[in-house]
Amino acid sequence: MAEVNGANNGNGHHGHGHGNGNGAAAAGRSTSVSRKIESEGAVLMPGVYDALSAAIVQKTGFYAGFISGYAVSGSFLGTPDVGLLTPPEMAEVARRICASAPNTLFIADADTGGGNALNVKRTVQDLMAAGAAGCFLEDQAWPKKCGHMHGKQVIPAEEHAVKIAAAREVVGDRDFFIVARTDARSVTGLDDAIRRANLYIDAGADACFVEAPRSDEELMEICRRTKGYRVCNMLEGGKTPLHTRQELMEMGFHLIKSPLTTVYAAARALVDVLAALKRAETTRDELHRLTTFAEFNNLVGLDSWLDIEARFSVNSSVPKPLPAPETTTTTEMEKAKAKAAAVVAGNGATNGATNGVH
Ligand SMILES: C[C@@](O)(CC(=O)O)C(=O)O
Ligand SMILES: [Mg+2]
Repeated sequence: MAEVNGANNGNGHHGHGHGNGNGAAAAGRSTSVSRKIESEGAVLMPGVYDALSAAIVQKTGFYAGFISGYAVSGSFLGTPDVGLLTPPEMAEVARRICASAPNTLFIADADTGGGNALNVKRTVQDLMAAGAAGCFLEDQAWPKKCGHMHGKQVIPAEEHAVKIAAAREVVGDRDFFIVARTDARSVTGLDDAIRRANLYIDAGADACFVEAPRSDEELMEICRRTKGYRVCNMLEGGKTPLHTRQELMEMGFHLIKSPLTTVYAAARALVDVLAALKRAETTRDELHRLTTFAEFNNLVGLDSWLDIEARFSVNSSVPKPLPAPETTTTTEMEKAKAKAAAVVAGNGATNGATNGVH
């Protein structure tokens, strides 16, 4: 990526987190997130939306994730990201996510904070209590919309700066990372968005996030002209060109989120496999699309629960742990098909309805 080089003022590399060195408000504040940025150069955060997606993100080896308002609105309410999800609902989901993947840092999408400084105070307190490592607060007018949709409005910059200052006061010296997001790019233009981002850093944010830039030139301009840590949003189907973590780090970004990857992947899988089930009225030819029984049990930590059961059971006949996880293989699919065929032919007592994973 030739275009991505040379735009970061030499600060987008390991150990130089604060871009052009002007992040006075954020400078020196050490949090779990900032320490991760300093050690890694740039932190990649897949989106999560429930306890299961969080557990899978952690098991895949990510050390950070983003609790996406868009994805939670879709999964928890079945609604689009247009301001229907409330802050207490988000805090409840965040609590389950943080409990399900305790070794992962999660930054939660707090949308607008739910109102003015008072609402911001409650929202931030709730997210800290839920176990989140930080939150995003954006300057849209309520009801907000996904940053890549049409028809957004922003509140006056000074009003949002006050909300950021309120969040900073609530956090105090606790380990919680504040990202100030501006949606002004599509409303009042890139110059105003950059001015706002810097104002919010001065008000106490640790990082700024100019939402929905439209080209590599805009991404590089944001890195040249903003202070504090910088966030970039890699939203599939959105306005911003997609890049790797390394490319964005070289531009000067520090937190890279991929907020919708998990929910879009899950929705794609469900749409496809349910269409197949509807068509064929069985999944026996579709097992390659599914986790196995054992693989899923592993994802939700069955062994550790069985271990507790074994250690604390008063009953000596505790069940044995299941075998190690397998992925669905052709052989396994063939076994399932053969078993089904035997049943149809009436010559195979299947001894239960398993898929051959035991
Ligand atoms: C990142 C986002 O806020 C979507 C967006 O507005 O860009 C989310 O909720 O995932
Ligand atoms: Mg959002």
